[in-house]
Amino acid sequence: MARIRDMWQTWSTQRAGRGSLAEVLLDDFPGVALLTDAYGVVLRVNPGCERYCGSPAKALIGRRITSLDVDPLHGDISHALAHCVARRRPWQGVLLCRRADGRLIHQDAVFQPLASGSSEPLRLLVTLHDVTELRQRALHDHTLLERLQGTLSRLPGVVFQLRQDARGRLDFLYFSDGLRALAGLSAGAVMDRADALLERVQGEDREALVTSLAQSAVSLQPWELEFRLDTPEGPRWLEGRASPTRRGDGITLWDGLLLCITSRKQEEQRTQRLVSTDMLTGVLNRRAFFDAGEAVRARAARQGRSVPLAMLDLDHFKRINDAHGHAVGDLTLQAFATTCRDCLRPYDLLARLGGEEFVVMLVDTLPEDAWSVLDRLRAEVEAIEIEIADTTLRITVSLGLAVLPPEGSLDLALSQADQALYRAKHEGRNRLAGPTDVPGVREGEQQ
Ligand SMILES: Nc1nc2c(ncn2[C@@H]2O[C@H](COP(=O)(O)OP(=O)(O)OP(=O)(O)O)[C@@H](O)[C@H]2O)c(=O)[nH]1
Repeated sequence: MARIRDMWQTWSTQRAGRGSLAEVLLDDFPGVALLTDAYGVVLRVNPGCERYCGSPAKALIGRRITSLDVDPLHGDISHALAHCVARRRPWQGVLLCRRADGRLIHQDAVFQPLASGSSEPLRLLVTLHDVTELRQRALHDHTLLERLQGTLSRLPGVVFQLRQDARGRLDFLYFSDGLRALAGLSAGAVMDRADALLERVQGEDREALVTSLAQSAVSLQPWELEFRLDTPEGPRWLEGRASPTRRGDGITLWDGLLLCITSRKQEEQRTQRLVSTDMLTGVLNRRAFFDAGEAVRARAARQGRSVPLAMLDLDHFKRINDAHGHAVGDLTLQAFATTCRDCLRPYDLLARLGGEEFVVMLVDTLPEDAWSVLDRLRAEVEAIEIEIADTTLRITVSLGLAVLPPEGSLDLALSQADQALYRAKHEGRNRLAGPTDVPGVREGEQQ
């Protein structure tokens, strides 16, 4: 308490003879400060004011402060004065002023009415801070930012920043324009809740997305993924690429780009279909069968399951060609393939290995069930009627069944199926022959 009293005494002694509190504040103020009456006539200025105005203090005393304004009559200083006098409340704003040397500067200004008794006249303490340079820099930054935003909005994709906190929670900090056009979602909605976007990523792709981001966060390797997103306009393929950085506080940030690659994907899929499809019948071709068949074999091997497969060969097909011409032969092959396809489940493999020879791989089917599936197929083929000119053409097929065991090879199983097919042909055609030594698979009675 004694210490505060000492300080007060020291300050009062120093202040003594230096005028009112406002005047002392004015002198001590490190920037530009002026004291005016209620009409804006300058009563006193501080030393900083001379530097700012470029003219001696005495040149300002007695002049109206509005003379500093580029528009002395109707400029902001007039408004500030009127505001302070009418409302007895401070005014703050940026003024455009002219220095004595003619240079224009922007001033961050505060007009503070000084509390006075009813007998004392109103005075205003005006403090000014030159913000010309700051403003120029801000304008420059603003121009740069606008240019950058223009460039970002013209990019063929959406730029984003994604953050993962130390507990693994994801949130988007930034999206450039175009997210709505790309994903049918507003940037605001996704920045509020990252799940709004993640929930739209299709099933298995979502798992891949979460896993790949987690791997990128651990390894700090770039993140890259192609994934499908449900949008109001239907599913779209997006490609995401981003570079991760780790901050000191454990937060991982990705700066990246999302691109729509739907048309590229469709083109790829079309090309893939072309190279994997038999042009005449639309079923898989030989190469695609071996690729897909190998994948089915590997999956079944992991699950310890056997896969039944069969070779199919149209009976006496040469006769059709010879009797009715190659075009009718082609038509017959197409009708046969369509019937087979309709008889099988969508995920069973059906391929044309060449000529009138086909192969079927029954995915997720027990060997003991294969016989009835294939014999039904045989019967459906027998029921095909192909109308040509004034005749109705009928066909039959012979089938050779084999079972690919979990550790077996696809080639070996195919050659066993081929041998069974040979037997079916020799035993009279329009029949199914199969192994006699595999438990659960018995040659059944046919026809
Ligand atoms: N129309 C048509 N015929 C084809 C095509 N590919 C192969 N062929 C014909 O299919 C016939 C197959 O004849 P073969 O191998 O003797 O067999 P098959 O006449 O069916 O006799 P089996 O198999 O013993 O019942 C040949 O005449 C080939 O020219 C094709 O894409 N279109």
